[in-house]
Amino acid sequence: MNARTSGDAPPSSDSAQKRLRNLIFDNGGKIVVAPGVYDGFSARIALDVGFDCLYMTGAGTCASKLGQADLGFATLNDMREHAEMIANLQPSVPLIADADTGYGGPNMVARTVAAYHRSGVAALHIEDQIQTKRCGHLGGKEVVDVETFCARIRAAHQARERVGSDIVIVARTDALQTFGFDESVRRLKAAASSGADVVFLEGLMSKEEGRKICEVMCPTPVLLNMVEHGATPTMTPQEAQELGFRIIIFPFASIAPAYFAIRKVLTEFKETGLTGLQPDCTPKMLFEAVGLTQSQEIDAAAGGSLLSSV
Ligand SMILES: C[C@](O)(C(=O)O)[C@H](CC(=O)O)C(=O)O
Repeated sequence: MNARTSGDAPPSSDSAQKRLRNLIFDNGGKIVVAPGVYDGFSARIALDVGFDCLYMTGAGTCASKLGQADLGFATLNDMREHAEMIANLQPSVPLIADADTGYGGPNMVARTVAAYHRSGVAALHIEDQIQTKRCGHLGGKEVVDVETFCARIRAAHQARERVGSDIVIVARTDALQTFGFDESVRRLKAAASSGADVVFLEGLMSKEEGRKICEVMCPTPVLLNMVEHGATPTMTPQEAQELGFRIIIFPFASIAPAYFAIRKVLTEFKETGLTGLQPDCTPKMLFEAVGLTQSQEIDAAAGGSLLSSV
């Protein structure tokens, strides 16, 4: 188990926000790599593997928490609760969390930012889709006008100032599909002027477009959404860094392999009556993955004895 998941002193949520700011703005141009996690289990595994930033996918949250597709089912409460649990498993590791449209008008966006801040989230992204949003890599998307988008971002920025937070505000536009590159740039520039720290062009379609968006938005950092087999060609973090990106998220890095692994075993189980799980897959091994040792240490330190042998 990675030492960082076994109980080192958790700094305040502010320090995760500051750490992320340092990683983005003051790390010699090295790209921040964040694997997508969709629940506590996948987050624990990503922490144990040693990532220094995580991404909470909204699509994965909809799928795992609600059993629904990424079509705007998740409310602020669904998302905030999920983000709080993930962000606090290892508070020193910053969590970038999806915040969809901000869940309403300026007051709701402000509430979202304050709630994410209090929950220990280090960064959130807010987009310009209509409330009944969908995954950015599906067809038929609709976006609000640029003024409404800017009001969302301004409300986010002002809320951050009001609560004294360092949370990183990422402005995402989904306008590329319908309105093209120039309109997307106009929106992201307006969002940056309205207080966004980072911008995100959803569904970009070529590496050239990637290079161009980083150039035209410079010095504002740009995030790359690396949805494999979606609209965007697959890139490694190194390639993305060379194009000028400062953050790369891989939303499906955990949920896609989980889908195939679970389906394979359940199919075998249905056919044979046996799961075929490997012998080292004991209950204890699984609980170790979600902090068994740490819980034993906490219990023992408090004078408990019930967990000394499990
Ligand atoms: C990044 C994203 O918002 C997410 O929820 O992870 C999704 C991913 C997806 O559904 O393909 C998005 O790109 O809209």
